[in-house]
Amino acid sequence: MTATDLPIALQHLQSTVLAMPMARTLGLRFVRAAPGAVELEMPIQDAFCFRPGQLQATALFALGDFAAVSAAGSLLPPGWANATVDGSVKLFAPARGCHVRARGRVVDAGRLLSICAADLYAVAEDGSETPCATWLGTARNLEVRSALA
Ligand SMILES: CC(C)(COP(=O)(O)OP(=O)(O)OC[C@H]1O[C@@H](n2cnc3c(N)ncnc32)[C@H](O)[C@@H]1OP(=O)(O)O)[C@@H](O)C(=O)NCCC(=O)NCCSC(=O)Cc1ccccc1
Repeated sequence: MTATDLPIALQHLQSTVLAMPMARTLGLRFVRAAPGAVELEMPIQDAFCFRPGQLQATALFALGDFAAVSAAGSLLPPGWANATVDGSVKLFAPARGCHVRARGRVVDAGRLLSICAADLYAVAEDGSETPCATWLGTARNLEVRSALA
C-alpha cells in the first residue's frame, strides 16, 4: 500500500511502524489501514522458522502485536502514540505457505489502555487463507513526549 492511498494520520502510523527495525527485519507490509483496522503481511522467511517452512512462535507473536497495536493506534488523536504492555498468542495451526496475513482490530478503545487483537492466517501460493493464530493484548496510550515522537 502506498502512503498516498492513506489519510495523513494513517500515513503517519504506517511510517512510524515501518521505521521500527523489527518491522523491517520481519519484512512487514501494510495491506490495508483504516480507523480501528490494520492488515499486515509478513513473508515466511527461513530465518524465522523452527523447521523448514514453518514459522516459529515468536515471529507470529510479533506480527500479531504489530497488527493489533497498530489498529489501536489508528484510533488515537493527533499527538498520541501507544506501546504494547501485554500480549498473548494462541497458535492453533502450522504457519506455512508464502506469507502470514494479520488482521488487527480493536476490542475496546480506552483513554489510557486499549484492548486489541489480531487474527492471523497462513496464506498459500494460490492465495488461500488458513487461520493459524490469534493475538490478544493491551496497549498503553501515551501523549507523545520526545521519547516517542
Ligand atoms: C510508558 C509505560 C507504557 C507506562 O508507564 P507508566 O508507569 O504508566 O508511566 P510513567 O509516567 O511512570 O513513565 C515511565 C517512563 O515511560 C516513559 N514515558 C511515559 N510517558 C511517556 C510519554 N508520554 N512519552 C514518552 N515517554 C513516556 C518515560 O521514559 C518515563 O520515564 P520518566 O518518568 O519520564 O523518567 C511503561 O509501562 C513502559 O515503558 N512499558 C514498556 C512498554 C514497551 O516498551 N512496549 C514495547 C514497545 S514496542 C510497541 O509497542 C510496538 C508497536 C508500537 C506501535 C504500533 C505497533 C507496534
